Amino acid sequence: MDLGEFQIPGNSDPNQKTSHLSLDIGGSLIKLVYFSTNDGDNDDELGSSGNESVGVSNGSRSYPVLKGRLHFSKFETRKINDCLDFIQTKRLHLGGCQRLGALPIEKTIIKATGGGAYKYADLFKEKLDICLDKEDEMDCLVAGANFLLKAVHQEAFTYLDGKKEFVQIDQNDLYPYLLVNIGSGVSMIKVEGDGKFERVSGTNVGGGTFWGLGRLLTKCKSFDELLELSQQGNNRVIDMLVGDIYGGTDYSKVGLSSTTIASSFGKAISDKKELQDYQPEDIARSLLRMISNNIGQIAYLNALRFGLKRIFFGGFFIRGHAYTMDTIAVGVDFWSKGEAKAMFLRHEGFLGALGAFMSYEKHGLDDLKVHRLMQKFPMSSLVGDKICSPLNGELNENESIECSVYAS
Ligand SMILES: Nc1ncnc2c1ncn2[C@@H]1O[C@H](COP(=O)(O)OP(=O)(O)O)[C@@H](O)[C@H]1O
Ligand SMILES: CC(C)(COP(=O)(O)O)[C@@H](O)C(=O)NCCC(=O)O
Repeated sequence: MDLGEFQIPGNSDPNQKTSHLSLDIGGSLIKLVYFSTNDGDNDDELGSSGNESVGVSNGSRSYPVLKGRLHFSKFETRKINDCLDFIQTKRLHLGGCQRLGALPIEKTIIKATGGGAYKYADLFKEKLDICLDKEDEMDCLVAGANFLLKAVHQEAFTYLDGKKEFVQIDQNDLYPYLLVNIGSGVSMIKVEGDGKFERVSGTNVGGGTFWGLGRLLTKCKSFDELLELSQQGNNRVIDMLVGDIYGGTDYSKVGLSSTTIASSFGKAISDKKELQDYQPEDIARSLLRMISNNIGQIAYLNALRFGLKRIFFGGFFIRGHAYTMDTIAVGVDFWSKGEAKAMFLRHEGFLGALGAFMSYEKHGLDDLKVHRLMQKFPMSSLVGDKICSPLNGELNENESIECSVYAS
């Protein structure tokens, strides 16, 4: 492959190269998607050795094709310097050009979305000499979701009663659907086609609320610790149930069983207890249940509002966590009387970053067009179909998507 393959067609600046990296810089996490043409050699992520480069004709133009993999990484936004170091060490922003003995790149432009694309633009410029090319967050979320749903095998799944089932998506019958992205906050988007969508709702009670309140209430040092802790808890110690109010009986006239949560954290008002009298795991459990349930309910109401039957949940709050998914799915199923379906995405947290990656093409550059995808799962993720431990369901750190991109 020669260097010309990375050049942006029609670009007036001959020193400007297209990167194979995109970013989604959110309120809590920075997500990276990057393409490499080799098989996991970290020192040389964007090199080209040993890979086929085949010409493919697309209409009037002929594009060389690069075979490789899409990789996914995330960093906490509060530790943005770790992310900058990662990009620098792997030379992700250089498009492999240094390795190929190219002239130094004078201007590197990286597609970036999320609020941090604005907030940290100067930092990226100062530390890595990168210009962030800002892409709209909602555009990217939708583009990422559509791309995954159409191109990636076994991307969407349902989760009910501890059972995970992959959903076969019919590309011709994908729309309309509701996309619920649970990041720091929550956006709900009615999607009717490629680039055809409306953000119809949202809520400020989201992943940031769980992690923020949870940190204050339990003293957990990390999100993962909080999630693990919630596994061992019992929400009934702190939640007020219908039975607690109705003397142990159901309120069957309106369909409420005695075990339904009447009021999350409600027991804390009647117990003569202080925060330290509660077990942190019970607090974590109750908090996770409260937030997941609330989001599930708002999502259902919006699906009802627009007559949507399918709800896809994304965002890193979910983390493939069994209890979170179960709570959301049961809520949607219960409220819709089985009419609406909650579905989850394996690449849940990377919708925005993937959308930004796809947008290299959107700008008429045609340099990074994913035209074929075949996902490889590590063997461990194929063992059974149940998600038993908290983080088992999430994307494996080393998991990547095999794909080819057009280079031009
Ligand atoms: N390692 C982690 N550190 C912090 N938050 C995490 C982590 N993993 C999952 N989360 C959850 O995911 C949320 C962020 O989700 P994300 O989709 O990345 O949104 P954002 O774009 O707002 O950062 C956090 O608020 C938190 O609830
Ligand atoms: C402002 C945001 C789009 C930012 O996205 P995020 O970093 O949370 O993924 C999101 O936090 C949000 O939709 N918040 C809810 C705002 C509301 O509708 O009340």
